Amino acid sequence: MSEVADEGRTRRYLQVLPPRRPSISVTLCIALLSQTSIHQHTDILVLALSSPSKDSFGSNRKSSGTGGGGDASSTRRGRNNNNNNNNNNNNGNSFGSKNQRWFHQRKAGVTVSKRTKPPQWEREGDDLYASISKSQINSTLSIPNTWDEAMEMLQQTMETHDPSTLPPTKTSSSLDTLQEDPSDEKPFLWGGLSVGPIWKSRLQTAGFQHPTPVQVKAFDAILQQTKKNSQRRRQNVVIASPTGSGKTLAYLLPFLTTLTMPSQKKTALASTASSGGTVWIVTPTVELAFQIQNVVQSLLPVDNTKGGSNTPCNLVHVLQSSQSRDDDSGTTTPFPLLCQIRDNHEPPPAIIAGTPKLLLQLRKEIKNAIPSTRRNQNPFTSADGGGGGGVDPSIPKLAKTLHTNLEAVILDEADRLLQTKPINKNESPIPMGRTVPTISSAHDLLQKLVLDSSYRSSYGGTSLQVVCASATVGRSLRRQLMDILGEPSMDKAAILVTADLRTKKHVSDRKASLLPDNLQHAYYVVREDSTGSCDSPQVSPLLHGLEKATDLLDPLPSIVFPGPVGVEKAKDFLEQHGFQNVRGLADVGSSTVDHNHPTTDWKLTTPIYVIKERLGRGLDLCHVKYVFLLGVPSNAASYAHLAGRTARQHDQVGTCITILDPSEAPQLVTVAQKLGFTAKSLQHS
Ligand SMILES: Nc1ncnc2c1ncn2[C@@H]1O[C@H](COP(=O)(O)OP(=O)(O)OP(=O)(O)O)[C@@H](O)[C@H]1O
Repeated sequence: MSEVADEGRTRRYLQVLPPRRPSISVTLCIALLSQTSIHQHTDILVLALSSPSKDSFGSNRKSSGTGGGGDASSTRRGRNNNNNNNNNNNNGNSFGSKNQRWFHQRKAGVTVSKRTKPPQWEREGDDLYASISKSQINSTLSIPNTWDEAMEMLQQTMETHDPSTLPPTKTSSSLDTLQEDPSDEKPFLWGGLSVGPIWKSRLQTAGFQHPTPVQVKAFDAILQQTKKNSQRRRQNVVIASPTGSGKTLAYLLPFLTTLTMPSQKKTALASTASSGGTVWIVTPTVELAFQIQNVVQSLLPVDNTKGGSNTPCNLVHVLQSSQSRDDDSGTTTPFPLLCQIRDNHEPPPAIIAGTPKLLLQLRKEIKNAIPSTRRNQNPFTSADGGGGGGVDPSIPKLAKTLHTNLEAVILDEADRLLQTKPINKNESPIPMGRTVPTISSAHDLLQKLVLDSSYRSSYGGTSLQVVCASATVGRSLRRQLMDILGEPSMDKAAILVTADLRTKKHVSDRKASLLPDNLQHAYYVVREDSTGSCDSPQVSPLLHGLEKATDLLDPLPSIVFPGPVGVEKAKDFLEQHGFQNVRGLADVGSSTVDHNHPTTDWKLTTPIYVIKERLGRGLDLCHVKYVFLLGVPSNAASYAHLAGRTARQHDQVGTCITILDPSEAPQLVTVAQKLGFTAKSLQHS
């Protein structure tokens, strides 16, 4: 409740409706209105039933003439105070009222601060998700009927040096690490970042001599605090940077260094019980979660007392699916994930990583495990069982720790997790007043965690920090966050962090920042007669194209994304054609794989990973030099992520080779134009 001096008398305003909780807010509102003692002395300001944008302005315009309400007084304040300092009688609980005031002031001709325009690159980012259907293809590109026509089209459009589409000479690369920083001499600065001497030494021992530009930018942005509802909290951040530019460390490092700050009296190595479950990392695949765990593990000193480098990482727990399993007592547990964490970590891990579905399950287990006395006081209260009776007391204790400690959620590959789609300019992403037909699990998870955090906080707003990272970021991502977090604008939902050329004015600069500059592109067009005589006609010509393409290249570790062919068929084909080192996703994290094995022959030794496109996001196999795409990906964003599985070390070149049917030539040209790259042919026409 806030008190506002207004025209000589004190009015009390009840601000009861954080925008993200309409249903609960309505209940609360009705309860309050029914208490006449409050009603008589208080003007009830009902704010922001839905996301406050266009609609909330509209509804308040209607009510502005009724007097008494907050809207009318805010309009008065706007007129009386002919400057921008007129927000001080708002306690900040309502984003809606600020928006309304801004709108009315602007309408009344008062000079108000301009809304920041979203950057051009963020708006262009949406276009990368647009499906490359026939309607998207430039009308000058007709579908070729023959191999010769396709080759002619590709050579004319992809190999000629059109200065308007070619990237200019780069002044700096997003992949280059910052070097020769004089501040490096200071023992607590790692390339200018104040990580402290312990972390500086750990980073350098792990081979990270200097931070990459995006790591520098993200560090300060993630740690920076903003004031909201008179509470200080860390701001939400969206990191946009090309594949292989070091986003993983960019979002991890701020948390790692603060989790272990000596000033916070937390131990340097293991998380203390009080920091258990502070950060949740959401990844599209379990493999990616393990990869993140490995990055953290590589930064921690080897504990020789516990079996050397094989010691499990106590800072990060990766959730793995497990059925309700028998615990030590032989009974089935309804808390398999909590048991998994308890059994592997003491104290609880500060970071929990997993897929959205597993994290949703963990949240549910936490909810059910918190003892009923506590649950009676919190929103998790439900009629179903769980908690209390017959459960090992360590489980409710762990659940409570994880429930109260959660401070930040990181979404790696956020656009994929939230299933970002291009914005339809004619309608808002989630139409007002309508329920959303389907949302992704990550969207559901984030919504629920934001809601939980609102209930935990004393002032009703969420204190949860959200960090998103991806190589392809469009405006629709921040609009989704705006909706989930119930913020009134994209800038308030999250700030953008990028360290590359995408902020530049020239379109070719912006395009050049979408892919690493050490990534090369090539194509191989399959001939109509490319099916081998001994193969059955069901074998895709793309597979024959793949085999022929390897004949033209040095044998080097590769990833094949089989597209329409499918993983099993592609693997079978390669194995039947003598390739002896064909691997799958399960081999990615395998310690038995020798990454430095000499590759002298495609068929005998060269490792070839065949991986489904959906699972390829974020994979970091540094030794991979070729990416083979069977068929043209459905949109430019997919191409960028798949091609980006190579060229992940800034000093080493990688090549993405698209094997395509002649009829797909216009699609490849369209992708290349959107991403601003040129490609060369592996064949001679
Ligand atoms: N400061 C650094 N110095 C040297 N190498 C680094 C540094 N930071 C990250 N790397 C290395 O760069 C590679 C790519 O890093 P990372 O996987 O974080 O990229 P990414 O930006 O997340 O890529 P993607 O978008 O494909 O997920 C990794 O092998 C990592 O070890």
